[in-house]
Amino acid sequence: MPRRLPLSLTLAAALTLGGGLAVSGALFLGVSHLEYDNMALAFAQRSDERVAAVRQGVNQAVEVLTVTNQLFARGEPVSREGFRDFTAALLERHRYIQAFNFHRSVPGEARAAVEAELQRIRPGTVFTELTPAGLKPAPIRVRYHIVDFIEPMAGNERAFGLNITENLQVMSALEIARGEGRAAATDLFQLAQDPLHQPAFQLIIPVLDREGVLAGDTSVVIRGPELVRASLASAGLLDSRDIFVSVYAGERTGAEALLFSTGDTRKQPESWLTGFVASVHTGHSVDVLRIAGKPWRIEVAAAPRPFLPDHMASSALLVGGILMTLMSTAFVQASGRRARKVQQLVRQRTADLRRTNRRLVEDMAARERAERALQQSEQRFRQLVSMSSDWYWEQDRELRFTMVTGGFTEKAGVSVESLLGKTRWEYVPALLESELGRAHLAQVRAHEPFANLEYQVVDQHGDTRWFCVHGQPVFDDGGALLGYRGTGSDITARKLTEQRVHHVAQHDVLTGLPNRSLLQDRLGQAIAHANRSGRAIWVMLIDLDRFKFVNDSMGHKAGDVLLMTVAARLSGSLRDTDTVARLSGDEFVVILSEQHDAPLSADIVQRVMDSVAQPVMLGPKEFFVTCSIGVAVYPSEGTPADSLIEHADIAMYCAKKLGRNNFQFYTPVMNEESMERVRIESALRNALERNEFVLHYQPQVDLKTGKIVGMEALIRWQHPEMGMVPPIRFIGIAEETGLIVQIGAWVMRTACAQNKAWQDAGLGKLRVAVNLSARQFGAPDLIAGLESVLLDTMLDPDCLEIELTESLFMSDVTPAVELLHRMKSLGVNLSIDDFGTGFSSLSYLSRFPIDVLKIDRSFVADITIDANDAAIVTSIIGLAHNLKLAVIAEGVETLEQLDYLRSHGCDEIQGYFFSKPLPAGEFEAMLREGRCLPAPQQTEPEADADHPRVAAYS
Ligand SMILES: Nc1nc2c(ncn2[C@@H]2O[C@@H]3COP(=O)(O)O[C@H]4[C@@H](O)[C@H](n5cnc6c(=O)[nH]c(N)nc65)O[C@@H]4COP(=O)(O)O[C@H]3[C@H]2O)c(=O)[nH]1
Repeated sequence: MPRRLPLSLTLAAALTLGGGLAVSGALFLGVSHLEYDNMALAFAQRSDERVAAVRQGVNQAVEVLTVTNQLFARGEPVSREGFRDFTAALLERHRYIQAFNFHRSVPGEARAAVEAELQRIRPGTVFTELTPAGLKPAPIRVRYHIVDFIEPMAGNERAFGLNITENLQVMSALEIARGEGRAAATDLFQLAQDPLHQPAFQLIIPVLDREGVLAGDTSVVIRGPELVRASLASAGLLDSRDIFVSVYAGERTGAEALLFSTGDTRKQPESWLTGFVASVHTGHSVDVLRIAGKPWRIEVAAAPRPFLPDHMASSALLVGGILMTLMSTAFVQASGRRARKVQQLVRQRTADLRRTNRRLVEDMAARERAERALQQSEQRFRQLVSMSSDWYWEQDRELRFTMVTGGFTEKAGVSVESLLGKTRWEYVPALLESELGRAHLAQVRAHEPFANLEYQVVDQHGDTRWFCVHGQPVFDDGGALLGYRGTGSDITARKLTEQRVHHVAQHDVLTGLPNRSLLQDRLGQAIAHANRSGRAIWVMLIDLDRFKFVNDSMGHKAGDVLLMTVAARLSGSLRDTDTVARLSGDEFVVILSEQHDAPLSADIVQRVMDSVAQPVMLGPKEFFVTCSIGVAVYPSEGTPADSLIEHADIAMYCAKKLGRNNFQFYTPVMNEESMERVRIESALRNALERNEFVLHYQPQVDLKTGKIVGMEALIRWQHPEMGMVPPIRFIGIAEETGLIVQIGAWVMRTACAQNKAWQDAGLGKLRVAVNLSARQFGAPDLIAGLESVLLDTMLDPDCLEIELTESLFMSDVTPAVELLHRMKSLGVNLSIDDFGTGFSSLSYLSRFPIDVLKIDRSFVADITIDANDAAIVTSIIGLAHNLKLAVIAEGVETLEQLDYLRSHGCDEIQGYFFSKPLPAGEFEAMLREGRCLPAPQQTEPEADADHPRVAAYS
């Protein structure tokens, strides 16, 4: 970590700054030094020039004096005019010369002569001397040294004749000049005649005569400042403003010695400021010249000038260096900062990395734990999946299988390879043909979960299987679908069970035909199809004739065989597209749909009837079964779709009424009959209370005596609106509704009471026969009711005959036998009604306590024209008698029938031939009338002595 300095300067930046400044400063100093050297050199040159110029000026003055001296030193007389001319040119050239002098050495004795001579030149001239009090005539001296020649005279008149022997400066200089043989200078003096009072000096060169005796001297009086000025000016050095020159007469400075100065040349003490910024004297030189033996101090000083012009290079270097330094410092600082930031960032990142690393380590550990847990979970899952009946699958985002595990091949019978890479509907194309499959497709396209999707597949053995699958969509963190995964199971077994259950629920267990529930579905479909196609459908309701008889007489198993046989025949006689259903009991329904190539016709119905009418082997016996068929057509007027079966039932009912083995198409009229049936049913419920029933009695006549021996009580219903309703119209309904039990009880009680009344009235000990319906026979209080009636009416039980049909006791023999014995124990007679119409085992006749067989009128009807019927009747009579039973034939309408029966040993007859059923009053009247059969025309057969009733007849 770099050290930090104040102001946030990095060490590198500080070093850069310090180093840069130091280098810049060093360079600056070095270059400055060079600059100073240059300046000093330049200054020295310029100083030397000025010193040389002064020296040159002085030398010229000396030279002028020397020339002038030589004028006198030749020893030849010098005229004053010649001197004037000679000096005039020089004065003109050297204007700093105040005067040219010739000092003549004059012995004291020659004073007067010389004065006289001088006075000629200038009157009044005497020898003078300069005293503190001014110019005075010279006192008497041994020798005088006077100004003899002086040019120019003008302005210098007072010096003319001046004695200078007392002027020590001049005399001293003269001595030096004489001693050194060259010009000598005096010290400075104040020039009296100069109005400016400039300092001046004299140059003196002695003039010796031929003998070498001092004859005098020549001198020039020089105005010092002007000499210097003229010297510098002639060298062109006077106008320089940047350099000052001061000339002192003497070695020392001071105002009294100052001859000339162009400016202050005194050296100032230097400071860094003056030195670097505004140097006052960047150059200063002092030269001491020997001017005619006298020292002159010449100081040259450069004028103060700004620092920069002379130090451009160093300054530029300094500024550049500083700038470079600053820039470098800034760069280094910036780099340092950046480096710091980078370092900070690196530290931060490093710390982050460490944290991340720690987290990673923790995550790794957690992940390892999670992975272990996951592996364990997966292991458990795999074990679970392998143990369960399910398999696990995954699909990609294209919904193609990427994985199927869990023993799929073993469980599903389908190889995994055949599934991978395919979508579900690619594998099972039929899926999209179903509503469920399309719904599933919509679900997965909407990325929704799905469950319990069931579909069929064909496994690798070609068997059909059922799968049930559940699926969940899988999304990534961004919510994009990654695919699906889920489970599946083989539900074939369940499906088969369901199908079986469904089949059972919709099919008749016995025949395998559709039951009422499925029939409704099929009918709905057929109606929908008819509505769409405009083609008709027929609904046939098929009811087996006399099935009840078969069932009752031959047992349920025979009945079942019959039903199965009929079912197979019905199915076999129709197309596969037609529906055959078992509605209930012996009722079947057929739905025929018209095809475009096969219009429906009555031939189909006839074909169905014919197929049913084939003989059936029931055990060892062959049985002929017929059926009655009602047909309802859709569409047809008056037949709404939901009434088809009902209308077919009505039509079947009509067919039944028409004599069975028949078919009828429904017509609205039939419906009216059906409606009437409904009316009857509702009215029947109140008939007893309203006392609307009456009994008619049909006499039963003994064929031997021709006398009435009994009567059958036959119920009549006197309805206030419908009028007299025959039993054929309501007994069946009363049986169906159970009302027959109450009605039968009323009949029993009324018939017994009536019989007792007639007996009490002396009309004979008649026997009254009362029909007992199957419902009554099965009623729990049957015996008690009979006892109660007999007790209440006090009728002799022997005078009561109970008519039973074969079907009552043929179905379940044991309880029937017991019940019959209990009835018989009451003392009543038991008769089997409609004997011969059923198909029961005759063996029961020996086991049952039966008294009478009643031959059904259907056999009697054709007894004289149909040999079969006649044979049956004869057989029944023979059978009865063999079993010691009496036999009575009903429905005897003609004398021929009567005769036949009588001739074949029938005991009694009942029928219109003798009398129709009569109201009680009419019957009583007939009794009272004593009406009998006409006498027999042939020999009667012998009576059976073993049977009392038969014996009695005989
Ligand atoms: N063609 C023709 N018919 C003849 C002749 N002689 C008698 N009959 C009719 O034959 C039926 C005899 O009664 P069933 O066979 O027991 O048949 C009866 C019986 O099964 C039932 N029935 C009548 N009354 C009762 C009743 O009180 N209780 C029960 N359970 N059934 C009854 O109604 C059926 C019909 O009774 P009915 O209409 O009264 O009809 C009676 C009677 O009028 C004849 O010479 N020719």
